Amino acid sequence: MREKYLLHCPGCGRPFPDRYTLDCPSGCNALLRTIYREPRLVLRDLPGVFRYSSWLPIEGHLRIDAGPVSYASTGLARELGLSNLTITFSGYWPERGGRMETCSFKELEAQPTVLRLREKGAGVLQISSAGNTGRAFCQVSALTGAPVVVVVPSSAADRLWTTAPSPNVCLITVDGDYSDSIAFGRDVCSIPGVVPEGGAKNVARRDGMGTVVLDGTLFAGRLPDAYFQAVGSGTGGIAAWEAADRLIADGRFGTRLPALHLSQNLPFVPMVRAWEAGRREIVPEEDMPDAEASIERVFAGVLTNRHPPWGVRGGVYDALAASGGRMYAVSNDEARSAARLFEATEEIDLDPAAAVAVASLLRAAEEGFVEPGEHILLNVTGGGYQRAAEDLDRYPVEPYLRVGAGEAVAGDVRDGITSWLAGQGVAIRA
Ligand SMILES: Cc1ncc(COP(=O)(O)O)c(C=O)c1O
Repeated sequence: MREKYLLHCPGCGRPFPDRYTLDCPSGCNALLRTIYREPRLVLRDLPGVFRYSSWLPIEGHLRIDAGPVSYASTGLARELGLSNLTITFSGYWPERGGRMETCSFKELEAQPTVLRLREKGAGVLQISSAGNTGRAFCQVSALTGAPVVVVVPSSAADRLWTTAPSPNVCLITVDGDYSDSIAFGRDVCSIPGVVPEGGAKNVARRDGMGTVVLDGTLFAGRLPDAYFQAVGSGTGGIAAWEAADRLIADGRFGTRLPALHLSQNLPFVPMVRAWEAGRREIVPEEDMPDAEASIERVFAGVLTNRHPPWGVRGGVYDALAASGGRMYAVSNDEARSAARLFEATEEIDLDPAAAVAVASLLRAAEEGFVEPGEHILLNVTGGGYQRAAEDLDRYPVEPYLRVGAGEAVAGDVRDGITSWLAGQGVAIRA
């Protein structure tokens, strides 16, 4: 093939060129995948995540030095009796080269997504988020000048900050929960020029997250036997599976998919329940009863997605089934004590979601779901907030519009967004 990559639909099997395409043109209910021309992973001499750009759906790169960092654990590994534990850390930890200043792996998604959109000339990105994702996109906007429209529940507005001014962010706060922000964001995309970011459907997002497995595998010199991550949408789990598939096809790193060990935070654990019931569908009454009350009670709020890409072809269920995976329901107490243990043994603070993943590893080691000598990749999806607060400037992102409960994208609200868009003739600085 002449192109660097094509998109491929696992439903109908058709390949086609990318036009910032999120769905199969034939209407299949399947996640599109990228097929890269280079079957062997070729590293580029570029900063951060762009080291892996031969397997990212972009042509150029951004000048941002924020990528995953892998190292061999000694402290936590000794504590758990594991002899081959690789930690791949996404967050702020300058001593180890961790330069994700908003402290989560959502920056791995945001960078290639922003660039892919610019290269395809598709418009202004819209993102709905309850926290880390929105902050990561605001940061990439701050560093590149890319315009973005970010919609968050008003209660999450204080989680939106950057480490440089972000004049090209249109932050809209919505009275209501995450689902209300998603619904409002969808309506914002009816305005010409505004493009939905796409979530799990976005191949740039998934391949960006997949760089964790590329980095951990290159560090260890082989594919891991087991991969641990906490999930809300599960997009990171899908991305890990896809990246491992590519590494198997590369031929140098092993022939077996790592078993995915994915965790959620009690009491909101819809994917764990559906998995244990052997169901491809999430049944709200059974898998997330009292969703609102449960969501209020979890320690790691970013893991509370009510509509994960679970049953879709190529989604989380398929990833778990293909890899012989396992799911864990982790309590708040387990996560808190795992966070303390990690901080004591590895000397960096964790995002609550990463603490859930560490707790699942503790349980797997105790209950024998992994062998002491297995090669394990622990995806520490966020951390270093304390270090970042000490070292870096912090700029709160101020709301451009505050929307009341039930308000529609009409009248003054629509005019407000349209006039913000009119002011954005901004070219992204590469
Ligand atoms: C720090 C952190 N870890 C894990 C997750 C779960 O990621 P996903 O389910 O999208 O793979 C999130 C989602 O926002 C997050 O912010």
